[in-house]
Amino acid sequence: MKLTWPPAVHLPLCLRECLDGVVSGGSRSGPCPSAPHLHAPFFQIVDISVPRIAAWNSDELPIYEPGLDKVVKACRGKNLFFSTDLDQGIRDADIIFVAVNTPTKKVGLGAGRAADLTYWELAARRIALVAETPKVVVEKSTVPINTAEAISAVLHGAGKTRFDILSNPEFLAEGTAMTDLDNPDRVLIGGSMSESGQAAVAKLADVYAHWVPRERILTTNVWSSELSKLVANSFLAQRVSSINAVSAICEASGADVDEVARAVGMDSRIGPKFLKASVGFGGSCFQKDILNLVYLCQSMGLPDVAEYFHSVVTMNDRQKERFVSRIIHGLFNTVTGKRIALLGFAFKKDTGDTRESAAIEICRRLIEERASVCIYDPKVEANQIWMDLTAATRLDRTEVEKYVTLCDSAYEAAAGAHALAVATEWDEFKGLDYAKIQDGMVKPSFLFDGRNVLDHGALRKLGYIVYAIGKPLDPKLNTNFC
Ligand SMILES: NC(=O)C1=CN([C@@H]2O[C@H](COP(=O)(O)OP(=O)(O)OC[C@H]3O[C@@H](n4cnc5c(N)ncnc54)[C@H](O)[C@@H]3O)[C@@H](O)[C@H]2O)C=CC1
Ligand SMILES: O=C(O)[C@H]1O[C@H](OP(=O)(O)OP(=O)(O)OC[C@H]2O[C@@H](n3ccc(=O)[nH]c3=O)[C@H](O)[C@@H]2O)[C@H](O)[C@@H](O)[C@@H]1O
Repeated sequence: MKLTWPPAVHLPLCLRECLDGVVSGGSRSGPCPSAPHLHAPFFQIVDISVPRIAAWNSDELPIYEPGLDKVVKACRGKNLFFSTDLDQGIRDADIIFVAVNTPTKKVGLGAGRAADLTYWELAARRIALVAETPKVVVEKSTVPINTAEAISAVLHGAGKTRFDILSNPEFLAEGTAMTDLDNPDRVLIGGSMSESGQAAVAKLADVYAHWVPRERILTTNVWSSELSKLVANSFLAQRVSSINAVSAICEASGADVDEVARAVGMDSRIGPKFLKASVGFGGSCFQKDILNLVYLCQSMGLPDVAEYFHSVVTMNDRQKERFVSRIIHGLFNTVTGKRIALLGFAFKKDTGDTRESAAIEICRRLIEERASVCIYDPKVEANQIWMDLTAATRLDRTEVEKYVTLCDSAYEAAAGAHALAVATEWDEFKGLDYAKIQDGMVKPSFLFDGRNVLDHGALRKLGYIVYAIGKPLDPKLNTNFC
């Protein structure tokens, strides 16, 4: 069997199959190109992006994800292939995973909220044009409810064969993608109740059953599956916004957010995960998917439900602004000309992804205040940072460079700084020599821990004035702001 079209980050789903060397239960196993005598499943990743495919075929993979490198190297050229030949990939496949990007619409109807399904429709039209034999087409991208129906209309309207459309949302998180895929809480498959729809559901379930226990493979109707993905991300983001809202109460009251999270999370009905207060959630999906849900609610005449979910994004925006305000007011109400070392730029640790990273907004605000920002991140590419900051500030690169310097280490970023600000919880920040760093800083030296990952007591003993999210305020910190 040949599976086509998962995007970069979903790749391990298929790879796991390759590693196990399992022949999946597909109706048409294909001969493996490198070993035609083997009727084993093989996986063709096809993408319109020539540079991305070139990177997948090189030693420098286009994304950083712990463990992914090893798996790609073990399987590439054996039963895993990367290509820009979309048509061949479509023709040969039994099951086609479509996992193209579905960003928030920038213009037109629903701009700023609705999902942009342009890439999905283009992919579907290509499949319809090229496919000559029946295909199972799997929605891997996160899409609004009813997308399967629309895609079915496109495929059957323009195509010359039968298509069964399934919803199979992806729940992995970046940074832990490999373990999430190895051991998912559940796999969700939504399909039509027709005979061929149910056969398609069974076919895909058989693929997963090679490594996922059957009781964790959940089948539903298509709409429930599509909606569940948006709801799951909204609930997760809601927990982060809830604990961040609590962090503001803690700072105003003297309570400690980590203590509160622990006490609350020990209630088995609430649970301990996703209760880490932070500078605000980022990533390509939380905000996009909530806004998508908000748009759906508005379109369905449910404005109060829309408003309820939208408050999760509003709270997240406020948390980022609150952090920046703490820096500005802490540094005696001005950061103009002051050097701030920003530790971390990725939206979370163990990824080089910066999409919607809180660091971008923090930098934008600091640039607005004419601070000098020195950024260090162990995995984010310099070009990515320049692209993010020029887009966020709407300044050209030369203007941004007046305020921003990119550094090769935390020590370089911190040299001569008035303040350190931790935006990403990279493990290496816990092991830095903060005494040495402080020696080279302007006094008093400030540290703003946007992730609560450092030992604040030890830092205070070294002489830092420390602000940490949702922790009792340092009496030496200027809090003179509304
Ligand atoms: N990144 C993640 O961790 C997760 C992403 N998702 C969902 O998966 C989808 C993809 O997300 P990412 O991989 O992050 O996006 P991405 O933007 O990194 O990758 C999408 C890929 O699709 C390719 N593409 C676009 N149009 C195409 C077409 N017509 N034919 C062939 N290839 C085409 C692009 O060149 C790009 O390489 C989104 O809907 C997202 O919400 C879901 C769960 C996790
Ligand atoms: O649809 C998606 O793209 C994915 O979105 C999230 O995964 P991801 O965005 O990769 O990473 P998360 O671990 O969820 O973190 C998201 C953001 O929330 C922040 N966060 C998370 C947890 C927490 O307790 N506190 C907190 O601030 C993280 O630092 C990060 O900025 C979901 O966790 C995945 O299940 C989902 O598949």
